[in-house]
Amino acid sequence: MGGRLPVLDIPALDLAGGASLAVTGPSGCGKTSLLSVLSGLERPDCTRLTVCGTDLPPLSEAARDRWRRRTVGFIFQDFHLFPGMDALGNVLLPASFRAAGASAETRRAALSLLERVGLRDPHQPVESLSRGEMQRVAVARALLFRPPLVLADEPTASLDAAAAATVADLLLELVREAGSTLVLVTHDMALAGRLDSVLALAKPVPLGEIR
Ligand SMILES: Nc1ncnc2c1ncn2[C@@H]1O[C@H](COP(=O)(O)OP(=O)(O)OP(=O)(O)O)[C@@H](O)[C@H]1O
Repeated sequence: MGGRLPVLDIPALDLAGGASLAVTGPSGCGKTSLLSVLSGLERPDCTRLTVCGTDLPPLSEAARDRWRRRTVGFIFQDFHLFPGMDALGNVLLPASFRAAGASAETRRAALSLLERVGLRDPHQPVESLSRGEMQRVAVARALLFRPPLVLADEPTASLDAAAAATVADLLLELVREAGSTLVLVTHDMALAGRLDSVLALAKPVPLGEIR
């Protein structure tokens, strides 16, 4: 468009349901943009993008939002937890976007996930959690409805080595148990190597710089 470089130029990408893909590459190469496209937050400039059986480009923004709530669990580098709520309240947040709210069964699932990720007190305010605990709450929240697709944007990057290892183990275990497809952005090559495949993105090179 107008001679500008595309943020992403991926000729084709096929990922089987239940598979895991690590996305790596230098800063600015489009890793986060790829997650935005896969989650339907950004509408890509391509004719076909089928994610979990749905062709996203023809959908309106509202339809993509509904699809995302049913389909995608997100984990961010900086947790995106809501202060002023406890750990359980944060895990139950995705339920508040559903018409029926949180059923007793959903509440039980949330409590069981929190136990699984090692949170001793589900009523602890999230502000008082360690960073590793915050990310474990975020992992539990992303998996609450066993979404078909989990997108994780550098989920271990802001953690110390021990917390990062715990979060990575829990995330991979819970994703496997849920049968979710996982797309995970990371600079950690050891973590990338634990996934089924790796997509290494490069920064687009302006035409004037190609010799
Ligand atoms: N909404 C937007 N409009 C215009 N340009 C954008 C938009 N979002 C991202 N970009 C540009 O696209 C490029 C890729 O950004 P992106 O955030 O996807 O990179 P990244 O690989 O995730 O980087 P980092 O590792 O630093 O987080 C950057 O040059 C960025 O400035």
